[in-house]
Amino acid sequence: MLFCISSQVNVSQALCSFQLLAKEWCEIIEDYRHKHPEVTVLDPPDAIQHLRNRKSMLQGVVDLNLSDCHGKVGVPRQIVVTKDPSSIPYEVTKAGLKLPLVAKPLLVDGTAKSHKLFVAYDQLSLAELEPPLVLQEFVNHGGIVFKVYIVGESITVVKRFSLPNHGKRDLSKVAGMYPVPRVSSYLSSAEDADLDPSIAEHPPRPLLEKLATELRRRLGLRLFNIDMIREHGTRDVFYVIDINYFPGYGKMPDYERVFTEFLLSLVQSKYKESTFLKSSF
Ligand SMILES: Nc1ncnc2c1ncn2[C@@H]1O[C@H](COP(=O)(O)OP(=O)(O)OP(=O)(O)O)[C@@H](O)[C@H]1O
Ligand SMILES: [Mg+2]
Repeated sequence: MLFCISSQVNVSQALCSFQLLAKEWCEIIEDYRHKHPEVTVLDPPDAIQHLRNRKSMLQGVVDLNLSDCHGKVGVPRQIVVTKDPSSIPYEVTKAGLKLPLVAKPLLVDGTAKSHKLFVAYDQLSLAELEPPLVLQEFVNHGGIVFKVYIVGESITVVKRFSLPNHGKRDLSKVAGMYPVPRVSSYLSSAEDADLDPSIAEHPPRPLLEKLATELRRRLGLRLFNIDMIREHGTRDVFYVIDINYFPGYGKMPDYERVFTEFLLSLVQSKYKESTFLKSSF
């Protein structure tokens, strides 16, 4: 029997109650796992929790050294702000972050609010934001995001439309803060669109394989996705902007086959493990 952990937890935005509920949720799953050793928990709850905070989710990528892998992968420069919105302009200047900035709620708790992002174009408007937040430098990427789906050992990449580039001239004219539309989720795949090949080309396979292997190990998870963008004007400089647990696999091509093979491989390794144990006694 297989038991798959749901990624839906209904918690409030407040940091401490979020952590308390998360702890309770982990304990319930761990308790269940102990009482039912026949059940396979696909991914441990505490590892999933790691992806519910936009700072800790990217830490594994920050620590990676992916040179010599047909490209570079990093994380946009960012700071975390947990209190006092009036201090944000000062914190941004102190950290040397360049405008525009993408403001993202620090906690990703499954609510629509936690996916409400803003692009801020000037220092003053930053004080209107509601912490806890991550403020991330906007990286021009030609309007395409690569959704990299991981299911165990399998890697599937899908291109989706994203936010357009900002020109230097636009920046001098724009001020204020603008909500980010969820373009990547409501628009269809950009796979068949007629795009400039330098923007549309998928990240190199060896780079994705190395990234997926490292993140599987560092995060301790098997079912997740990585949102990656290519810095505009480069061929091989990539940024990871988001990692989600158990994303909408329904949008992944061929998901039925990929999942079936993944589940079968789990059953086979469990079977091998049990026959090995029996034969050793
Ligand atoms: N640093 C960045 N530079 C440029 N664009 C960004 C950056 N961060 C986010 N975006 C844009 O905002 C979109 C949503 O960002 P992100 O994936 O971090 O948030 P999310 O709440 O998980 O949204 P979604 O559920 O749509 O993936 C991205 O697909 C991309 O278009
Ligand atoms: Mg995302």
